[in-house]
Amino acid sequence: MTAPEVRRHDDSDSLVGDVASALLDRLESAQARGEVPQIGLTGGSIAEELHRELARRAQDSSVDWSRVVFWWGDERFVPAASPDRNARQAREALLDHVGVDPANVHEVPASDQVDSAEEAAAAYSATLRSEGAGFFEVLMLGIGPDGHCASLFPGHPGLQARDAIAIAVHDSPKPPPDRVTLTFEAMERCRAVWFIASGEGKADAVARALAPDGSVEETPARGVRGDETIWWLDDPAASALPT
Ligand SMILES: O=C(O)C(O)[C@@H](O)[C@H](O)[C@H](O)COP(=O)(O)O
Repeated sequence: MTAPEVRRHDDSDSLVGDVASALLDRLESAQARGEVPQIGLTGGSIAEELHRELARRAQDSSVDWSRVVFWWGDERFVPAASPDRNARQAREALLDHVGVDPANVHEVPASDQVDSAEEAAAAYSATLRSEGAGFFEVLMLGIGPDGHCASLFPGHPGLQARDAIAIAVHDSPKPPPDRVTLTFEAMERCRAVWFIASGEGKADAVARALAPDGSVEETPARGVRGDETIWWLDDPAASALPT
């Protein structure tokens, strides 16, 4: 595990463009090695822009999207067709446009498919255990102004989860209140964790996440490290970092 690396960009367009290029390179390299890379998608506004950019560039890249396996770092526990679903957003912006193999898209069960977020978390964990045997090539994560990532929120019991891959979250301060999230332990198994943050509203959370001292209880994003951890930031999101 290496120290987190920060990559700064002038604005959100260049940020999204660079993350898209880096992700496509990484998928191409993994496929060139004969692997079927697994990636973890996230929800949120910058993720949506990234998904659209990836779809725009799909034609020009040599990534074989039918040989990429998709997971989510977290999901909102709402009906499958709800616009709040991270999976629906990713399907509309990316997956519906790039020729994925439906068998390689692993959504967290929705609230009209199972009875509870606990049941969804258990089913998602079981699928990850049986099908996600390898490591995620890249897990992408956003960060909230409060320092949350995936659906691990400051002061929430999920931060203490041990021996679990995915857990249910209730009373989320960011709506909707019921969610499913990967645990810190699961996220640590990723080859690369990429945080993507844009805008001044994220500046304090980013600075707290990268400060030499601080608590995971207060800033959950401090608790996630892959073999490689990169913070992709635009200048406003990086504006509270020491120069
Ligand atoms: O389902 C979600 O809401 C998330 O996965 C969440 O962790 C998100 O990535 C951040 O809150 C950043 O979201 P924004 O980019 O919209 O601020």
